[in-house]
Amino acid sequence: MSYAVKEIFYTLQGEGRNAGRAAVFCRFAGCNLWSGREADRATAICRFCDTDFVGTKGSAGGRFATAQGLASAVERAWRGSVGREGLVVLTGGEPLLQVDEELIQALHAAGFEIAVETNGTIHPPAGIDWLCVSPKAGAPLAVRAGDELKLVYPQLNAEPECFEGLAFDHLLLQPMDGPERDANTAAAVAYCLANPRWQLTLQTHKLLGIP
Ligand SMILES: C[S@@+](CC[C@H](N)C(=O)[O-])C[C@H]1O[C@@H](n2cnc3c(N)ncnc32)[C@H](O)[C@@H]1O
Ligand SMILES: Nc1nc2[nH]cc(C(=O)O)c2c(=O)[nH]1
Ligand code: SF4
Ligand SMILES: [Mg+2]
Repeated sequence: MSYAVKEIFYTLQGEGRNAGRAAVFCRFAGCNLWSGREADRATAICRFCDTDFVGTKGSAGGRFATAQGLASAVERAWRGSVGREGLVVLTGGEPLLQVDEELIQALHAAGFEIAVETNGTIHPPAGIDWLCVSPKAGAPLAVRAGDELKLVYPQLNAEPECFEGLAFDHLLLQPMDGPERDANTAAAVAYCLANPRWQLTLQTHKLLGIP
């Protein structure tokens, strides 16, 4: 398997239960719910995406012919000594279009704990250490268990109650960024206050002005 990667960068995980942890982000190119072209946004299944995942020309991006080659690029981006503390976040685009067991094994062999950010439409390979599923209205949810379910809020036809019966350890609401971000944040705060099973998560990297 070869891998098309938009960019690889070192920053703090901004979202979810791991917010604040240093991590290498590996952003895979391509998604099954949007082409990534602005001209297609209005007709895409997922229309609120905040990310450029098109192509392989971002920082440290490229086409990697082998899992070992990609794992080495992730290792080069990690600033600490690789050991138990190394964290890599596989994201995109939709990472599960490309992530396979061979890559999981290569990243583990390099000493990384592996987190994945997925839209939940594709079953993950074995061995992922932290699975974050972020369901999208209009996209059938195939992954119904994991570590955290991070729902972008609000989404018509993807209300939080739809997901409460699933097997996730943590239920999180993330205000939808865009022109209505402040109103969406207020609505998410109100929802969590009224429904304490749900916890607020903010995109703290945006507040901090870091990648
Ligand atoms: C760019 S996505 C890539 C991973 C995967 N395709 C997914 O959707 O989970 C990374 C995270 O950003 C979230 N996200 C995307 N656009 C957002 C927005 N406008 N506001 C808040 N969160 C957003 C996604 O729901 C997901 O949790
Ligand atoms: N700092 C930071 N944290 C993140 N958590 C999830 C992200 C993503 O785009 O998947 C992301 C991102 O793009 N940057
Ligand atoms: S599924 Fe994820 S990467 Fe794809 S368009 Fe939606 S938010 Fe963006
Ligand atoms: Mg992001």
